[in-house]
Order: sequence, then structure tokens, then C-alpha cells
Amino acid sequence: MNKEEQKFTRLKNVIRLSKRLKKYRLRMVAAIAAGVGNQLSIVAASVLGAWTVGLAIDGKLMQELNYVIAATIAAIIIRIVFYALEMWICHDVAFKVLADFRIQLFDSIERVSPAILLNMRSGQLASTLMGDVEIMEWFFAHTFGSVLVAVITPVILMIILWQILPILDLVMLLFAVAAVIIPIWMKKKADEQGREVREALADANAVTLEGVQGLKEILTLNYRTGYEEKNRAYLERMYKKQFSYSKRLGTEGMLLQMVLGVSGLVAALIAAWYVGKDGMAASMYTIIVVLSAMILGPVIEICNTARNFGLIFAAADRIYRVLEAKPLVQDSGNDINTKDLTPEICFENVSFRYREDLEAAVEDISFRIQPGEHVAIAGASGAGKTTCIQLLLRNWDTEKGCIRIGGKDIRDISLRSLNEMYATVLQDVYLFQIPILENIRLGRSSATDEEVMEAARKAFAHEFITELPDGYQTIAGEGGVKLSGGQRQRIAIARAFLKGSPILVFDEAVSNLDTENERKIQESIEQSAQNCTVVMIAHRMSTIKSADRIICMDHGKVAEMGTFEELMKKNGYLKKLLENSEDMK
Ligand SMILES: Nc1ncnc2c1ncn2[C@@H]1O[C@H](COP(=O)(O)OP(=O)(O)OP(=O)(O)O)[C@@H](O)[C@H]1O
Repeated sequence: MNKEEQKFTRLKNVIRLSKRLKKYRLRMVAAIAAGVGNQLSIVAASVLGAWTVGLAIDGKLMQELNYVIAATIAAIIIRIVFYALEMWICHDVAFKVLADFRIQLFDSIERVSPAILLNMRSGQLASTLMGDVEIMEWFFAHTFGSVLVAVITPVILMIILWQILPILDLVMLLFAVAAVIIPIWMKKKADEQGREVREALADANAVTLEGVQGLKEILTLNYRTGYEEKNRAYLERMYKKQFSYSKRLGTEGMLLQMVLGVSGLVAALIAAWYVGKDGMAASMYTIIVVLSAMILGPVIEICNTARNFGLIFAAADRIYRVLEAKPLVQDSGNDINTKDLTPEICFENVSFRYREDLEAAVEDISFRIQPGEHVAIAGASGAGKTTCIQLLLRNWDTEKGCIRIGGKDIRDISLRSLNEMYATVLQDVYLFQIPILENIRLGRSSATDEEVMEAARKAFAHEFITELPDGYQTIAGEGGVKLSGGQRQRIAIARAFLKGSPILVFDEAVSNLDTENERKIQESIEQSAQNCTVVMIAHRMSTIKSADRIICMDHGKVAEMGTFEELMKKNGYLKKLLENSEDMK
């Protein structure tokens, strides 16, 4: 962020955050009115107290006692009601806005994924989704309305004090300005520290998440000490940032208390001078002192909140960075009838690099996959197999060349239609914490239970599912029944079969299966996907052998293509790959 941007960042944040309240403007007006009512009833109760002291001095307290008690009770009740109303309405609005933020953030992540994950670790992203949004509660429940209350209430009190002692009004105005200057003076430091604290927290969260996700590896690879050191270093960094932040917070608070204290003293001296020298009624003394203290009260309160603006706006920046992230691919929005599209895939001179400063992941590759053909993509690690799949699924766009389906450039097909064309099974299968039946039905929400079970039978999943304690109603996923890698993979294959798309994309569909299940699944894919075009990343010999044709990738280029027999006879790249790779045997 450059200096010019930094200068306007607070204003920009206030404007864009305030716009979020537009939808709830009537409630905000009600909250502000309740806030002003709350502050004025505090003033009324305090002035009543001061008046009581005055009456006692003048010896008239017993005559007025009934009125004093009645008025004090009324002020207290009014205060309680206004306070409750302000809190309820502010928090109602704040939590609604936070929910809006969360929904929009998730939409953005969906829209820009995987671009967002390229620049942010998943732990940092989770930190924004949860922690940064939570911080916004301060702004919506305790800042926006409070600022207006802190302006309106002192103005009303100053009008009243002006009638009694104008000179003190002017002095109080000076103290109010001094109080407001303190957070403005510390603004740059507060913003910088707020940014650093939120970033350090997000990094520490990311390391903690890494520890949870990689717990198995940490234990089996004896990485415990190494991980703990790394975790400690991040926590230490976070502690230092938080401590500097708190020190500045303390200094600001101390200065604000000083302003409050000195203003009280000055008000007391001025009021005393007027009572002593100017003949003002003694009973007015306490009223004046209380009124002047009340003028500054809301101003100090809002300045106290402003001490945390650094954190609030740093969190807002991080939220908007996700909301405004640009997607890597533009959706043409061009919906087509996918039934009219022949499932023929054509890569035409495709080149792609993940970042400009990196080497090409694939370079000038061309191949055609006929409709209904089952093709395996083979190659050593890093050869560019997954990249081809990513480009085909349009998670990224090609840098040069183009990919066509049924002769149509995939950039001219809407992402929704493109998604209808493919059913994918990737290596990391995610199961939601819902019954297995519903996990499979995600493939096609309109499928009947019978259709779901038919797909599970084809994927050789039916048997093990029915043996589970609750059969198809067994809750899978985190917190549910623990399934093996192979079982999860078969559920994902059932999902793909159920979806019934004309193109099936597998990132090694059988990698987690034993030999018996691997053979069965290969047969099932051959039979069930007879009319589908199938693209498989192959890490196993069985996948390579089962394919109609193999495309061999080497260092981002197509090294050779052909049937298994042709390539074996050729004695070229595939033969060497099979000889050198243990997994391929
Ligand atoms: N997200 C990414 N950002 C930057 N570079 C990447 C990214 N993903 C892959 N690469 C690089 O692109 C090249 C091709 O990777 P790719 O994942 O396509 O290979 P692969 O053949 O699928 O390998 P593997 O069999 O190990 O999965 C590699 O050099 C890899 O380091």
C-alpha cells in the first residue's frame, strides 16, 4: 500500500463499512436515538444528584425529597430502557452485517478459488473468515452509532451549559478537541500496529492449522521438536506485535484520562471562581461541574473506541482483499445445452505458467481425445499432468493456445455449463458431515435413493456401505465414521457416476485401492463410462493398461502418444518410465 492509499484508507474503510448499514438504516436511527436517550438520562440522573446536593446546602432538601426520589427513579428506569434498546438494536444490526459478510466472503472464495489460495494460506483465509469478521462487531455495535451519539449528546449539553456559563462551554470545547486529537495523532502507529497484529495472528493461525492437518506426519516423521520451534517462533512474533499494540493502547488511554482529569479540575476551578467571586448560587456549583464532565464523557468514550481503529481497519482491509480479489478466469456466462456438445477434447498449442516469474508448467502441447475414448495421462512427477487437468477444468486459463470441447473454446462456455460437462474424482476426497447417501447424492441432487445405490454398486461401494452400522445413513466426514482412503475414493467415484456427465476426469481413481478393488473399479469405469470420454492421470500400471490411449508428458511437453502396445513396441519414454518407477510396476 503506498502513502497516498494509506492516507485515505481509514476514510475509505469508514465509507465502505458504513454502506453495509444502508440496508438497516431505520434500525440504526432507532439505535442512535436510544443511545442519545441513554446518555441524556445519565446526565439527568447526575444533574439530579448534583441538584440534591445543592438543595441540601440550601437546607431545602426535605421539602423536595419526594420529587427528588421520584425523578431519580424515573431517570434510572428511562436509562435502563434506553440502554437495553441501544444494545439490542446495535447488536441485532451488527450480527446481521457480520452474517452478510460471511456469506459474501464465502461467495468470493468460491469465485476466485484457486487464485486466493495462491496468495493466502488456508489458515490465513480461515482467520479472515472468522477472526477478522468478528472484529467488525466493534465497528458496527460499538463505533458507528456511538460516534453519532458522542457528537449529538455533547452538542445538546453544550447548548444547556451555554445558558449557564458560556466561558466554561468554550473551555470544554477545547478539551474535547484535545481528546479527539490524541487518537488522530497516534493514527499512523495504530494503523501500522493493527495491520501487523492481524497479520501475525493470521500467520500463527495458519501454523496451528498446519499442525492439526499435519499431526500424523509430525508424529511419524519425528518433526515434533521442529514444529514446536516453528510454532513458538510465530507465537513469539504475535506476542511482540500484540504487546507493542497494547503499549500504544495504554499510552493513548493514559493521555485521554489526563484530559478528562484536567478538564474536571479546570471546570471545578472555573465554577468555584464564579460561585465565590461572581455571586452565582452555590447550588449551581455541582450542576455545572457535573454538566461539564458529562460533555466530555461520550467524547472520551468514542476516543477510547478509536484506540482500536488500527485493528478494526486492518481487519476490514483483509476482508476487502478477499471480497475484491479478482478471479483468475472470467466467466463468459454463456450457458449452453451441454447435450448438444460432443465430448471431444482438443488441446491446441497450449502453454501455461503459474506465475510470470516461473518456468512454463506446460509448453506448446497439442492432443485430441475422441468422444468416448478413455485416455491416461502418464509422466514423471512434475511433468505437467495435473496442470493439464486444471486447465481443462478451467481453474486457470491457458497463456497461449486454446482448449476446445466439441469444437468450442472452453472460455466461451459458462463455468456452470462447463461444470455440467465434467464429473471429477480427485485424489483428496472430501466427505461432508452428512449421511453417505447424501454425500453421494451431491453428484445429482434430483437422484432417487435407488439411483444413488445403483451408482454405489457400480463404484463397488454398496457392499461396504451396507455393512456400516447405519448403512447409507451413516454420517461420514469429520466427526462421523472414519472411512479408509479407498472407501472414500469409491464414494467419490459413485458421486461421479451419479452425476452422469459426458466427460469423466480422474486424478488416479484407484490410488488408494487394493489390487482386487482396483481391478473391479477399472472394469466398472470401462463398463459404466462406455459412452463417456474419460481422462485419467495415471500413476499405476493398471490405469495405463486399461486406457485406450496414453499421452506421455515429460517436462511440460507431450513426449509421445499411442496405445499401450504401440508405445511398448516403440521402446520410448513410457517404457523407460515403467522400468524406472516402482509404483508403475
Ligand atoms: N500452484 C502452483 N504454483 C506454482 N507452480 C506449480 C503449481 N502447481 C504446479 N506447479 C509446477 O508446475 C509443474 C507441473 O506440475 P504438475 O502438478 O502439473 O505436475 P504433475 O505431472 O501432475 O506432477 P505429480 O505427478 O507429482 O502430481 C511443476 O514444476 C510444479 O512445480
